[in-house]
Amino acid sequence: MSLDPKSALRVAQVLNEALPYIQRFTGKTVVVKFGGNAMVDEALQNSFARDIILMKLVGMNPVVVHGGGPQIGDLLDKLNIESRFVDGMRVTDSETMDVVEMVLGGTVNKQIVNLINKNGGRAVGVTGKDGLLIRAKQLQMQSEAAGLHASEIIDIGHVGEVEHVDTAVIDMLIHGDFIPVIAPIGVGQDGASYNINADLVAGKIAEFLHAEKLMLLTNVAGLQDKSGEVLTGLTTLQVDGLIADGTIYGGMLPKISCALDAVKAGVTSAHIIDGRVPHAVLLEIFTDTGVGTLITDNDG
Ligand SMILES: Nc1ncnc2c1ncn2[C@@H]1O[C@H](COP(=O)(O)OP(=O)(O)O)[C@@H](O)[C@H]1O
Ligand SMILES: CC(=O)N[C@@H](CCC(=O)OP(=O)(O)O)C(=O)O
Repeated sequence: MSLDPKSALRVAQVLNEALPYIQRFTGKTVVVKFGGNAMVDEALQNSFARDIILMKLVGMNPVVVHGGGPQIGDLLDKLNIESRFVDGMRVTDSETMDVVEMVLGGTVNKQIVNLINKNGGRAVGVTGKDGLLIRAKQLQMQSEAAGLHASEIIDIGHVGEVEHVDTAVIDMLIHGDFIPVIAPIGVGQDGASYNINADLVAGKIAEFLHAEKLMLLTNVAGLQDKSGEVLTGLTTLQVDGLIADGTIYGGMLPKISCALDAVKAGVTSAHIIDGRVPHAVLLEIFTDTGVGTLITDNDG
C-alpha cells in the first residue's frame, strides 16, 4: 500500500524533523520515570516500550525508573491494610514495606522488563538493592499536613531518601546494550529496605549519571497554574514561587522538587509529560512539539 503524496510528505517531514534531535542526543543518557496511566493502559504501555526501544536503537541511553503506587494500593486493599500519604509520600510501616518490595521489585518491575523485551528490546530489571545501586537513609519529613508546626519532623516509617547512587550497575547494563529498568527501593547501611518515591529516585539517578534529560510521565497534561492552564516552560525561580503559593501540591510536589534538584545539579532539562498521550516520550524527544512542562535552570 502506498501513501498519497500529501501523507507521504508529512511522514518525510516528521522523520526529517527528528534528524537534528537524533544527532544532538546520540550517546546521551535520558532517565524516564514510567508511571500513571501509561503504566496500566495496554496500548500506552506498548507505545512507551517502543519509544524506549527506538531511543536505544538511535544511540541514546534510556534508563527507566518506574513507580507503582496504584498497584501497591491495590494489594494493600486486598490485604485490608490502609494506605496513608503525607505530602505525596506513603506512610510505610514494616508490613507495608513488605508489600511495597513485593509489588515494585517483583510484579511491576518484571512486567515492564517483559513489556520491553516483548516489543523487541533487551531490558534488565533491578531494584536499588542490586549491586548496592541505591544507598538510602530514612527520610526526615517536615510537614504541616497533620497540623504540626513546620519545623517538626514526623515519622512516616520505612520511607527513604537517596544518599548515593552507584552508577557502576547502570553503566554495566548500558554498555552491555541493555535497557536498565529500576524499581525505587533503596538499601540502608544495615541492609534495611527503604520505600522511595519513584520521581525522587529518577531525579537522583539522572543527577548521578549526568543525564541529558529527566522525563517524568504522569496523568496530567503538565504542570498547571491555578486556572488549569499548562505551563509549558518554567525556570527554577518560577517553580519556587508556585510551591510557596500552593499551586503545586500533593503528588506534584516530589515530582517538581526532584526536577528542580536535577536541573540545579546539571541535568540539562527536566520534563513533566502527559503519559496519557500515545508516544509521549517520542514526541517530547524527537519533535518540535512538546507534550508537557519543560523545566530548565535558566536562573542559574
Ligand atoms: N500545579 C499542578 N499541576 C498539575 N497537577 C498537580 C498540580 N499540583 C498538584 N497536582 C496533582 O499532582 C498529581 C500528579 O502526581 P501523582 O498523582 O503522584 O502522579 P504519578 O502517579 O504520575 O507519579 C496530579 O494528578 C494532580 O492531582
Ligand atoms: C514513599 C512513597 O510514596 N513511595 C511510593 C513508591 C512508588 C511510587 O512512587 O509510585 P508512583 O510514581 O506510581 O506514585 C509508594 O509507596 O507509592
